[in-house]
Amino acid sequence: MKEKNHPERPKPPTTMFKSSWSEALRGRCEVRMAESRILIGGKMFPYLIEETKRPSKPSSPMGRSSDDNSRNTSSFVPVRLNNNSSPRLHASLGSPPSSPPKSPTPKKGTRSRRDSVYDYKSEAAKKVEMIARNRDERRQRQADEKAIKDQLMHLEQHNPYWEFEQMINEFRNGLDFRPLRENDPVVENQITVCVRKRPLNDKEERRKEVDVMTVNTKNQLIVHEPKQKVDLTKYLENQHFRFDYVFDDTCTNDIVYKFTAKPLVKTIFEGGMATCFAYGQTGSGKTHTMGGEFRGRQQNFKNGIYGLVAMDVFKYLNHPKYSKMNYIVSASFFEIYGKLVFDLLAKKQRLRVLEDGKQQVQVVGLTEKVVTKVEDVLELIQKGSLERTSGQTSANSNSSRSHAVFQIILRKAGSRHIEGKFSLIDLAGNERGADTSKSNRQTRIEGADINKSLLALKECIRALGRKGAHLPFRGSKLTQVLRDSFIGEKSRTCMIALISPGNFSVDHSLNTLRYADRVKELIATDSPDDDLNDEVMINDEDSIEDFAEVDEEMLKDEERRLNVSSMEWEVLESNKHVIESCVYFHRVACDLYKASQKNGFDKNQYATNWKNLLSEMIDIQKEALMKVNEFCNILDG
Ligand SMILES: Nc1ncnc2c1ncn2[C@@H]1O[C@H](COP(=O)(O)OP(=O)(O)OP(=O)(O)O)[C@@H](O)[C@H]1O
Repeated sequence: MKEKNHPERPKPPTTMFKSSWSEALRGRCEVRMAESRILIGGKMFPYLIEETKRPSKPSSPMGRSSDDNSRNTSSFVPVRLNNNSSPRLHASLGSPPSSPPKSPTPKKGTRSRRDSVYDYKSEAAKKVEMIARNRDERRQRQADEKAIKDQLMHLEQHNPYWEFEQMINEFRNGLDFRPLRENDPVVENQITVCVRKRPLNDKEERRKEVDVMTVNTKNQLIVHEPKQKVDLTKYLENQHFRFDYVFDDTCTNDIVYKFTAKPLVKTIFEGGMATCFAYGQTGSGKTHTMGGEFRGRQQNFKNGIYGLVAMDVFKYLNHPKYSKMNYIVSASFFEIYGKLVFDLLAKKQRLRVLEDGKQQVQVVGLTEKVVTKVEDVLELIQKGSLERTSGQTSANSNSSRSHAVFQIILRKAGSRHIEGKFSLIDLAGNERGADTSKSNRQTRIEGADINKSLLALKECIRALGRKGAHLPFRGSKLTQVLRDSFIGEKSRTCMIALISPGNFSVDHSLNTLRYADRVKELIATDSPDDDLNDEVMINDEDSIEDFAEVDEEMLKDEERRLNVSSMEWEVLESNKHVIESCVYFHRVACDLYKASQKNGFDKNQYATNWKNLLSEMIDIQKEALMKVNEFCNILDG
């Protein structure tokens, strides 16, 4: 029987089909084939009908006895004919039966073989249909599962973090989003702590990083920390933070400014000091926020907080209430790198910081340029910014290891007394502060200096919030030069914590948020003390000669205090970490134990996981013990 002689058989759909067919043609078996179509679920399915002489007493492939087929001498075993031809077909094609079956010749007047197939359908064919249907469904299911698996593998190749992304999307679907709107009211705080999340950048997009920060309301942020259990199950640890404002990745510099530094401008016209810090990891958007948006390598200084403050200062100056006050505005721009201070408006000339007996601090020789219009300020910002970044490569950025301080100072004409001062600080990358245990000596020293200055800064803001608390300004050059910003009832501070949204940065972002949270937490819980300390007022008649390098003993004392407070913080953090990990360890240990109670559990995997879990527990506890020992030593003096 040749393929072309068979009028009803459709064209073979695939090569596989062809090869099965050609094998049959080669006469490797004597199986007589006929093709029929069986209607299943309203569809026509091509079947090969294998016509064989039944042996005396075998059971049929459907488990029926040959007696059931007694109406016919031959039985028709439908075999699905498609590119996935069943093993049965291959088996029957491959192994010829011992006695070749005879072809039934339809007699005149008798029903055709085709008719007999449909007749037969009454019982056997129904079962066959059912089996075929089940098999089709099973195959469809398998094909669907494979398609999903292929799709997931494809996804995994293109996005290794797709599972986390999916979990985060699901989480977000259940949230009610009410982000900050431009017209929301601005709350006037003495200390404002807010967070800004920038969009994923090109590099993060290329690495297929997942955005793990959700800003759901104007003051709330959720960090989805990707985690993996010992048994490799992925899960998210969702941590909630609350601040005065949280700016999502769609917020512009103008909006950030409106809620952060703008309300502080009037402070300097009312005899107070205003300070605005940008705090965060390298690349999180500190310079973008403070200096202005980047267009390629060009920075638009007009829309950074420095420039926006300058514009508002001049608006205030022109206001009838202040225009008659004869204010002179000047600006300075300097950089603090470790214990060194450099003038960014005088070719990075090194400057000395001196303190007099009344704790007044002076940066000797700092350039202070008088400005009469916004353009003058923008020019100075540009000059200082270029000076700061010149000679740097992006891979080895000094700017991320130094603090930049831009100040706008208000004096009355003819007087040296400072009426008000707005300090805007682009802080060093906070991850540099954590860099104290690795790298070379220089990096370690830099890291320790940054760490110390950030801790001192936190303590000083805390002191400002507590009124009358000891001000540990000598703890770092940064807090030393900003001393007058942390004193006085009228002083106001704003901290903008910047975070990168990607999963690679989650540890650094959490550090940033915890630091900011701590500043806010202290403000929220510490009740203000009404007994204000008698602050030392800046005496503009003091001359430079009265200033001297700070006494070594005083510095040591300050350093010790700072060490205690920094160590206390670390110990408390490690305590928190041990609590959190105990919860986690308990859960995983229970899971492991439960799994071990099941039959046939994998002993090797169990042993490895249990060992890893115990080592992890021990490491965390050892570290906590080390910290608390160190703390005890410091406390013992
Ligand atoms: N909100 C934002 N929207 C769009 N792009 C941003 C945003 N914030 C930062 N960027 C971009 O991210 C990159 C890094 O930002 P930026 O230089 O401000 O970081 P940084 O925290 O100042 O880093 P460093 O500490 O190294 O100076 C820049 O290319 C900047 O344009």
